[in-house]
Amino acid sequence: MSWLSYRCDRPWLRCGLTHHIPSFGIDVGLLVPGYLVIYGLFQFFSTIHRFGNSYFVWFFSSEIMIEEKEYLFDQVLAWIAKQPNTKVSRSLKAVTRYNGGEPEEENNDCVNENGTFNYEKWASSIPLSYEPNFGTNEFRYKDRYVSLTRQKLEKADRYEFKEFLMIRCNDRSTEPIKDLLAHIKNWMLSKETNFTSVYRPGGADGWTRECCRASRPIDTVALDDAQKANIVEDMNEYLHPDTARWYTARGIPHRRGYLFHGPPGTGKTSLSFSLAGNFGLKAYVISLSEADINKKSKSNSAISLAGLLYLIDGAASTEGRVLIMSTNYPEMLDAALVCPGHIDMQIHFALATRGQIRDIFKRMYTAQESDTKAGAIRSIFTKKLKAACDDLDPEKLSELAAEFTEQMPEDTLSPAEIQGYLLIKKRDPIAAVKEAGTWRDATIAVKKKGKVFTTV
Ligand SMILES: Nc1ncnc2c1ncn2[C@@H]1O[C@H](COP(=O)(O)OP(=O)(O)OP(=O)(O)O)[C@@H](O)[C@H]1O
Repeated sequence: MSWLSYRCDRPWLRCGLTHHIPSFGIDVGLLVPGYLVIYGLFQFFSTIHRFGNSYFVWFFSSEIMIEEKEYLFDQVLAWIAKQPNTKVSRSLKAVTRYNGGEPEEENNDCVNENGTFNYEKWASSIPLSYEPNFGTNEFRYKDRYVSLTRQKLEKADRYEFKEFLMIRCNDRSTEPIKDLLAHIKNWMLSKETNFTSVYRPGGADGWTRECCRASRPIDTVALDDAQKANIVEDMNEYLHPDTARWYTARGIPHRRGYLFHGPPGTGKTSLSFSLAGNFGLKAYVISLSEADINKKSKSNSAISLAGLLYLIDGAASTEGRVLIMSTNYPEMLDAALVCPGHIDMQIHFALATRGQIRDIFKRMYTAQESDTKAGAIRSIFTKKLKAACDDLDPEKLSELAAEFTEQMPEDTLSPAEIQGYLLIKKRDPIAAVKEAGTWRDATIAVKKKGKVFTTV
């Protein structure tokens, strides 16, 4: 071992002593150039590796990108969350949104001895799903390695969490990835519950996803049969790809607009969301009052009436979209909004007819398939509700429905009011019929006075 000696003459440490540092037989003069050579070689090889790798990826692999705003984004993550590979990945994100939001097994702990339900305890037993976190995850699909990179868009700011997915496979063709995406779409279609994504104005690209709600089956909205069939058929024909071609060939903008008008609680919103779910469309919701408020507040995300008109009709408006305007006061709508070209079909939602009242009554007391599935809340509460339905054979149910309907005046109460009353009597259809007259008189009297509340 050799020693390197030097005299300490640093101004803040003037000790005047000679210090000895072991140099291990290395010529100290070579240390710095040696380090520089090693560092240079390292940089050289890592650059070659990087270029080689990206050349390999470019030459031998293909990729498909999916932005967060696409339907597929959630579907791919939902599918990945169910794959066994995801469970062993070391960087995951825990989510609860893909399991229908219910505990998988009975959980009687969420009800105390007095029968009081504790939501927090119930919600804590909802199982978590895991989806890939940011970064790259690999999995096998049809004997092929596929990598999925989840990344944040560079332009997104702190509050806008915009992401994209990049799916890659070692094949010069994108066919294997397309096949995987088709598989994911089929998997999604085979799932029982369909969800409708709901967007509101805001965010960097104009819209922010507000929520994902379970689609309401169209037959649960009580409406005149002919009226309902009319709109469903019209929309079905409009959305067909042949219709899009027909419009394009004739230079007609491929857009369709409906105006739903009528008193509050008659099913306008329910039918709109139900149609969106039925046809697999996303719902982009703007309320006029929201547009007005924004106009006054002059915020960056402001949607003035002019902005709204531009959105539904301007150069940037989407082809193939369905516009539904819903209002209690059609006469107050700006003429520019309801002109032909924006509105192709008007539908009046009236107060409840006898047919609607009967349908609402029957649906309330008909056992549904979902009532009998395993699930904590169902096992505890639905038993009582189910008992109410089980006691009613179809004949008895029809009898009670007719008796109830007879007591209700036509075109006086809204379907929402009828539903509200029956919800209170959901465990006792017989009492619902017996007390219907009293409730009807009280409700009509309150409505005449222009009040909102009634005591049941
Ligand atoms: N025709 C109907 N069939 C079944 N349920 C209905 C119907 N109309 C209203 N309801 C029920 O009443 C409630 C309110 O309905 P909805 O929000 O669709 O009414 P709306 O006409 O959009 O009211 P508003 O004009 O106040 O927005 C919902 O819970 C819905 O289930």
